[in-house]
Amino acid sequence: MKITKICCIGAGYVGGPTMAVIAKKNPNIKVTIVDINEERIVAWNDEDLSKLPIYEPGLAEIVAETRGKNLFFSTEIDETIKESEMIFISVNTPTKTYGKGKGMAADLKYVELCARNIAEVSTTDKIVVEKSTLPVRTAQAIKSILHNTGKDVKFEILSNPEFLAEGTAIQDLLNPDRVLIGGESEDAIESLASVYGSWVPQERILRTNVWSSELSKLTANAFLAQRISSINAISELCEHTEANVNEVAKAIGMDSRIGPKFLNASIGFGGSCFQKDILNLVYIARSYNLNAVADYWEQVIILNDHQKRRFSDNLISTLYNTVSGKKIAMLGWAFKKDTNDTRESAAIYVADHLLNEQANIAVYDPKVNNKKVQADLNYLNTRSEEENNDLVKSYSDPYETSKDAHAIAIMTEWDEFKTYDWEKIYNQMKKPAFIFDGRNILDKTEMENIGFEYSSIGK
Ligand SMILES: NC(=O)c1ccc[n+]([C@@H]2O[C@H](COP(=O)([O-])OP(=O)(O)OC[C@H]3O[C@@H](n4cnc5c(N)ncnc54)[C@H](O)[C@@H]3O)[C@@H](O)[C@H]2O)c1
Ligand SMILES: O=c1ccn([C@@H]2O[C@H](COP(=O)(O)OP(=O)(O)O[C@H]3O[C@H](CO)[C@@H](O)[C@H](O)[C@H]3O)[C@@H](O)[C@H]2O)c(=O)[nH]1
Repeated sequence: MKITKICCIGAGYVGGPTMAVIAKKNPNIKVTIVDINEERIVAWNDEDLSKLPIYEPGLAEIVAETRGKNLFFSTEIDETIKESEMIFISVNTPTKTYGKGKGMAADLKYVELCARNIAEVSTTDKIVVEKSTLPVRTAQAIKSILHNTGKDVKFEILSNPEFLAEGTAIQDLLNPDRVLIGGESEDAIESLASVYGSWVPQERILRTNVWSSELSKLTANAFLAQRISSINAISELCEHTEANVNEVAKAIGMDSRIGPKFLNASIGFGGSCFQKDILNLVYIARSYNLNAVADYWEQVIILNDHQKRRFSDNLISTLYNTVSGKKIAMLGWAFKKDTNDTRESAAIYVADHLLNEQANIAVYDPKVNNKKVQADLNYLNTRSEEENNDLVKSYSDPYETSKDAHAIAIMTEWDEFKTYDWEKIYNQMKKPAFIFDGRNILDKTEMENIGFEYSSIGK
């Protein structure tokens, strides 16, 4: 099928950047991103590009280049589905918070709604592409909904999981390690392959069956997260043995079978994907009674929770076993640098733990505002909104944030943190002035020479 019009349902962290790049590289295809969230669509259409709902380096430039030409953002979902030959489903698939599989399984209600919506309004044949991360065999459910419309419309379903990482989304999309397309119909697979073929070399476009494609996405995230939990486990051992986790990571990473990437010890991984996708994998394994498999992967999450907890425990015990009434300055709230996304950020859990000990928290993040910080804490339901509001303040200046603080906790590896005048920060803090570097981004000797009591991960 020749593709002239694409619809993407879901204008989020995946839909937005992915479709912007597809539009840039395929000027002859009209790409429309639709969403039920009107506020989000308004923000995507804002003249002022700093107001786009998602911050990603390089994204605003591509939106500026394509928006209004062949890239559109709209709330007209039915009309857009109707006119398009290819429809991407790129909606959220969070962990279920209710019913069977609560806390483990992926909640597929938004995906099902999309499938029903497509089934209801389509009057011509469509290729439906699963872009959201889905449990293996979801395509079966989508197929069943689409094929029972009683209409004379043919649907082909493809799985095309997205591997971009936030903060580097545009680079990842422009130069992907691979594009994965799972499907039954060769025609449909080649239609999608030709969209990517505008800029991705054919040998990097992998064709598989639908189930391998769906499962590969969960597996890739499980392997990536496992590396972080592995190095974080070693970081704790380093702290007891005078080994240095950076040196260990370098030494093992030079083994070409292990490789150097993704071995940064940290306060624990965050983000909307790793935890959700591993829990989902564990749930699927248990549903087939594969308990040894489920236990194996679950340990990645258990270790990650332990890493977040031991960071805040260490902070409290170092501050003479109490943070009650003390000002703790948190630098960074996003789950990693170069994004405004805070979903599952380790900072939220560390803050919550410190708040239970009655700390006063001051937050500075270059891309996250106070409204988001408060919403993240309120979502946990640990204490009242008023209490969170009283105990947690956000600042727009790092020096204000750290003024009179007893300790600084570095939660995100933003590059700008390395360039601060740390002597100035030291001078205005309470003494002894502590730094807990949860990202190992500062130089220990330099900090100690200034006078800080400096501790980091795995050293
Ligand atoms: N965030 C990432 O880095 C990333 C990377 C790869 C894959 N994924 C996967 O991609 C999917 C989307 O993730 P995201 O981070 O973009 O989520 P998101 O929450 O940022 O965006 C999803 C959007 O879908 C919209 N939506 C939900 N139901 C809808 C409906 N019925 N009709 C129209 N719009 C609807 C929501 O309003 C929201 O704006 C998830 O399955 C996720 O696991 C995410
Ligand atoms: O060595 C490392 C690497 C990462 N992290 C942390 O791990 C989390 C996830 O980071 P990253 O994977 O870079 O970002 P995500 O945007 O969550 O991307 C992951 O999740 C996406 C959603 O499924 C996938 O598409 C990507 O391939 C996969 O990398 C963040 O909190 C990082 O700070 C570490 O602690 N140490």
